[in-house]
Amino acid sequence: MLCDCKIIKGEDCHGASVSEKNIIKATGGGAFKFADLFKEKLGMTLDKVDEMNSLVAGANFLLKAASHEAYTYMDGQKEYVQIDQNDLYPYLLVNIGSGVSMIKVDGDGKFERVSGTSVGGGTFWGLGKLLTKCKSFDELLELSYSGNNRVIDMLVGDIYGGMDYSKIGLSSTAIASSFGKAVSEDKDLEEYKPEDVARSLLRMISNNIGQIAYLNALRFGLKRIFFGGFFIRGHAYTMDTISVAVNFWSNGEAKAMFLRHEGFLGALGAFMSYRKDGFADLMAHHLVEQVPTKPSRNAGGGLNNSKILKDGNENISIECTMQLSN
Ligand SMILES: Nc1ncnc2c1ncn2[C@@H]1O[C@H](COP(=O)(O)OP(=O)(O)O)[C@@H](O)[C@H]1O
Ligand SMILES: CC(C)(COP(=O)(O)O)[C@@H](O)C(=O)NCCC(=O)O
Repeated sequence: MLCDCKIIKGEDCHGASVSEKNIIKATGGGAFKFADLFKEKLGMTLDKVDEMNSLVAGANFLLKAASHEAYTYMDGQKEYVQIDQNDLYPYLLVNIGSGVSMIKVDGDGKFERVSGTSVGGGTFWGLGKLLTKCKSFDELLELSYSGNNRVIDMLVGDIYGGMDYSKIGLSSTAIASSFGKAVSEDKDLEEYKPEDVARSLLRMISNNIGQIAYLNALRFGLKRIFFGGFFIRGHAYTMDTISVAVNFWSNGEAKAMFLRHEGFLGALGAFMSYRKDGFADLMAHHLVEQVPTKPSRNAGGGLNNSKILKDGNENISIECTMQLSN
């Protein structure tokens, strides 16, 4: 993941030498992998910033500076959660990129990567590409919209003759085994609709991430779980599945929260690291925010000290401009 900002040490654009101009902050594996390529092809030096540090710095900044950053998503309803800055920590940050990192955040620069899973966004895209022949991630995601996972997933009802297994809290419609129906059905891949395959895959991966995230929150007594990373992309079905998983495993005690700028945490955090390099004047210069039109109401359950704003307007925007002053 690369930060697209440019820094000129202590001088304005016109005063800086070419070599100074061509240094950019970069984070993630790409900062290491492509460093030589950037140097060779573009004459640019990548100043590497640790990925976990960047993710946490980006998330902390957004959660503190933008009042309409975090939201819950359930049954097609998006609700903004306004978080009291003094009651932000500790929280669990779940970053779903190619793989998944779960980070317990205790403050600015205070965090520990407590867990992770290799079953993440790359798994959805990789397996999806093989199974459906989709040519792009967006195509696969789009396809999953129209699919029905029950065609391939083995449900509790499929095992229990249409009945719930209520004694252990499982309804007949709960997934007992992702892709499990393919075991007993004498069908080739081509006989399944690609949209059903895409839907089962998305559900399997999102469910799994939601479950592992909740168990880690439980492990450390964390009441808030924020999900970020480019895998989510504000996709309704992904968020709904993660929310259902967190809700199911926590018996309704915890709620998954998503971030509006989910895919840019690392880049933002890397940008903010200029401050540590002696740019004391780097500041959030201005924050322009259009507030959703609907009134706020208090949240219940595990979201104490937070205010929820119902999102009545998908066009609301938060514009953060960071500026360097001389
Ligand atoms: N247009 C896209 N092309 C490829 N992957 C995408 C796209 N949109 C979302 N994704 C998802 O985002 C994941 C990568 O997320 P990202 O946060 O950028 O992680 P990484 O840091 O590993 O690059 C992919 O594995 C895929 O699931
Ligand atoms: C290695 C990574 C930190 C790289 O981050 P990414 O590019 O996937 O966003 C991530 O893929 C990850 O945490 N993988 C899971 C590894 C594991 O805990 O099993």
